[in-house]
Amino acid sequence: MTKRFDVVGIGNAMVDVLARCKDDFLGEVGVEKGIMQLIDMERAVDLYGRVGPAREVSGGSAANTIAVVASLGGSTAYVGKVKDDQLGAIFAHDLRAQGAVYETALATAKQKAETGRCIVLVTPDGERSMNTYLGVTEFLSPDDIDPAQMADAAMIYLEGYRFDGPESHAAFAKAIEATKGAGGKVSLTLSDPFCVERHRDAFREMLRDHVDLLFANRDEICSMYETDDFEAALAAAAEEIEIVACTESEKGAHILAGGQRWHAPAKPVKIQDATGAGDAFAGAFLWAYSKGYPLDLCGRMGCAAASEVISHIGARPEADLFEIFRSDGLV
Ligand SMILES: Nc1ncnc2c1ncn2[C@@H]1O[C@H](COP(=O)(O)OP(=O)(O)OP(=O)(O)O)[C@@H](O)[C@H]1O
Ligand SMILES: O=C(O)C(=O)C[C@H](O)[C@H](O)CO
Repeated sequence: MTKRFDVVGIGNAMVDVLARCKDDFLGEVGVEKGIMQLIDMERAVDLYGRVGPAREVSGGSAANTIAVVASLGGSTAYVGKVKDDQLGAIFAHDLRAQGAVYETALATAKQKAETGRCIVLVTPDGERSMNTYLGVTEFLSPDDIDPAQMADAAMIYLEGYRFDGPESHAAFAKAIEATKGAGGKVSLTLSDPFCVERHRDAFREMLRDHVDLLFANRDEICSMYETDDFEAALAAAAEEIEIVACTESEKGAHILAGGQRWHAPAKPVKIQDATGAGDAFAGAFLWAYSKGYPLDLCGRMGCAAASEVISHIGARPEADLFEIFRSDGLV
């Protein structure tokens, strides 16, 4: 049966505030390198006051992924909450302008917080250290999930970060039920190793019972299966999930499915800002998968898209990804 949407994503809606800094600065402001830390508004204001010149660019992990699918011509929708404020307007504009359907109700006046933002500190090696003020995106609830939209999705894409919220688990459960009930598939990204630490039990249940396609990076999958042995973690994931797509930074990505395994090499690039590498990988992979490309090509397109995104500041693609795939001989 043909579905209206190739992919519907659900996640934390936010705008990135990206600033370059030296490694020493991370220590001075108490930021741990390479991970995502949750912060409150007071800390967001303080940190913002201490960083150098910054750029605001729409972000949100699943939203970045959906933007990539949409940029490739895929049919997409996104669910994530913003407020009727300046950052909320920027976020909504950029997603819709990219071609995604975005209809989530704005936060109400009672929900006393602002649109989420992520202060991203980018060190000279291109690594990104993220400091997330969730704001109203935390209030995403089952009421925001339209079962008809989920039923019209060939695949839904759930963001692990969104597990940090009181009603998000119920929202995800509602989305999964509607999608699977209509014969659609479920994909999940583990998002961050510390996010896995916080929600390991919930992730475990979801992987075992619902997830058809898993996205993770090396640290996340090792954290998920509580091992330092990457190969053991990959094997454990492949045992319970139909398709596993695991990235490994400059070593590319590993795809495991049906007892087979492929390696997609990373595409060499001068890395400017690693923000959104995994998001772009997932977006291109999901697009290629939805168009029926073999899994090894899905992985290669994922790496090519990630390479484009990390070649500049900001987590959304700036070049025509389809043209890149064409010139790389992938499509
Ligand atoms: N130094 C690099 N050189 C080339 N490609 C890279 C490099 N780092 C990352 N990539 C590309 O990005 C993909 C995802 O990288 P990684 O495993 O670091 O994901 P991630 O940690 O989830 O990213 P992020 O959380 O920043 O979005 C890799 O599979 C690879 O294709
Ligand atoms: O912290 C979150 O929930 C995020 O989604 C952070 C994103 O990875 C960040 O906005 C990247 O664009």
